[in-house]
This record gives sequence, C-alpha cells and structure tokens, in this order.
Amino acid sequence: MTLLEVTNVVKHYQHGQTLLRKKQLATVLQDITFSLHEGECLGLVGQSGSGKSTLSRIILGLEKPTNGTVRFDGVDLYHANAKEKNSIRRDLQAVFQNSFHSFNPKQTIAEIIEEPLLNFENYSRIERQQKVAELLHCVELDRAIMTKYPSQLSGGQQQRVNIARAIAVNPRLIVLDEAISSLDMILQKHILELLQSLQCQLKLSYIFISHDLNATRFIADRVLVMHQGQLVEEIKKEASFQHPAALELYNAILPMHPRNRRK
Ligand SMILES: Nc1ncnc2c1ncn2[C@@H]1O[C@H](COP(=O)(O)OP(=O)(O)OP(=O)(O)O)[C@@H](O)[C@H]1O
Repeated sequence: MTLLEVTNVVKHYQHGQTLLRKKQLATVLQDITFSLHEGECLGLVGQSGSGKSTLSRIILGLEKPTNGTVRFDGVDLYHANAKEKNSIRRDLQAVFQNSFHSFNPKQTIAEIIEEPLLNFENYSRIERQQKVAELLHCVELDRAIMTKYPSQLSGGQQQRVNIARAIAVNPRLIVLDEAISSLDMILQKHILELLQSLQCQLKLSYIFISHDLNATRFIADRVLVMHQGQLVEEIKKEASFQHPAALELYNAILPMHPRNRRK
C-alpha cells in the first residue's frame, strides 16, 4: 500500500532583492515525484545543497512547496482539515541530526519523551511513566536516565532519546534527516541496527536522508539520488549506481584500510 506520494514538487526561494535589483528566484527542487510503500525504508542521498533537507521539510508539512502535492495516506498534506492534520502529526514523526537542539534543556528525559503522549494520548501519570520506561527499554537505555537532563547524556544516548520520543505515539512514518551523521562510526552502526529492529517490531516506514551512501545502502530497501534539486537515479538494494552524481558520492567513500586509501 502506498503511504506517501510526492508528485511534481517544485520549490523556489526568493532572494537578492535590493532597492536597485528585482528579486531573484532560486529553484531548489525541480519536479520531484516518488512514492513510499507502507513498511518500506526509502533512502535519499545527495551532496550538500542538493535539496534533501528542503524536501524533508516539505514532506513533514513544515514548508509549503511552490507547486506539486504531498499525500500522506491519500490526504493532501497542505489541504488537510484540522482532524486530518492532527492524525498526520501523530503518524508522521521526524528525527534530525542535532538531537541536543531539538530538546528543551530544562526538561528531564522523562518529560521530553512523554511530551507526545501528553499531546496525543489520554494516559494517567502512572501510565505515562510506565510507557516512558517501556520506550527507554525499546531504545536500549537504562530507565535511570529518566531524571537526567539532555546535557548529562552522550550524543548517542541523546539520539536514542530522540528515537524514543519519535516512536512514542506509534507513528507510521519517521523521516530520519541526517539522524546518525553527528555520531562516530561505531555508534552509527548501533543506531542503524536499532532502527532496523524497531522497523520490524513496530512495522514502521522510514525515509532515511543522508549524504552517507554506505549507511543509506545498509538500511534502505531503495535509494533515490538527488542532484541539484532533481531526482536523478533510483536504485534497488544491491544494484549499482550509474548517474555521475551518485558515482561521485560512491567514490568519496574512503576504503577501510589506509594502504588502499593511497591507491
Ligand atoms: N529558506 C531558504 N531560503 C533560501 N534558500 C534556501 C533556503 N533553504 C535552503 N535553501 C537553499 O536550497 C538549497 C538546498 O538546501 P538543502 O538544505 O535542502 O540541501 P541539503 O541537500 O539538505 O544540504 P545539506 O546536506 O548540506 O544539509 C541550498 O542551495 C540552500 O542554500
């Protein structure tokens, strides 16, 4: 079943208007069309500035496209009524790169994770505490961190808290925008494995946005390549890339052994 349908999305930004010069239009996304099936992990890769984050904001309903439509479960995101918007807000969650900045530093970890529960569920205080403990267990964190503040956690722990908050209300789709980019290689692998196992357990769909081709191919069923605001290639898990922009990303991966890097 198709969960997300992005059709002919275009995004222009205006810039450079001065007293003497008319405003200029910069086209950041050109005619983007793709769909995502329920339960699928779709990778979106591209060099810096190719338009990945702009597309992610449009998919999340945070920024209106200049043209085109985004449908979530058949509902047009930008023409939804209040009831539909509320349901989409619950079903569509996001995890961004810098977890620390997405937290209120004055809230404890328990308060951060229970926020969506307060917004969308009718739980008692005890039920919320139980659910927070359950969510921490899901993301392999000790319940003792409930009373801590974000600044007292490592980057990897913060990103697990972010994931716990994102899955709290049983969403259907999580947009992971550079969600592992700020972590070291070992933590990246742990978080990717955690995301894979949560995807299976909770029947989640993901859009995994990254400039890291290796990590994206590890987790995604299908990878879309963006270049200068356009989708230039789509490949299945084991297939090889053809487009020069994709090959450039591929060739930028450093070989594991330093001797091979010199070749
Ligand atoms: N609000 C804005 N106003 C004007 N231009 C913008 C705005 N947001 C993004 N852009 C431009 O759109 C282009 C794409 O930016 P975007 O952040 O979507 O790329 P990206 O692929 O996510 O890059 P990165 O991997 O570096 O985050 C860039 O040229 C950027 O300068």
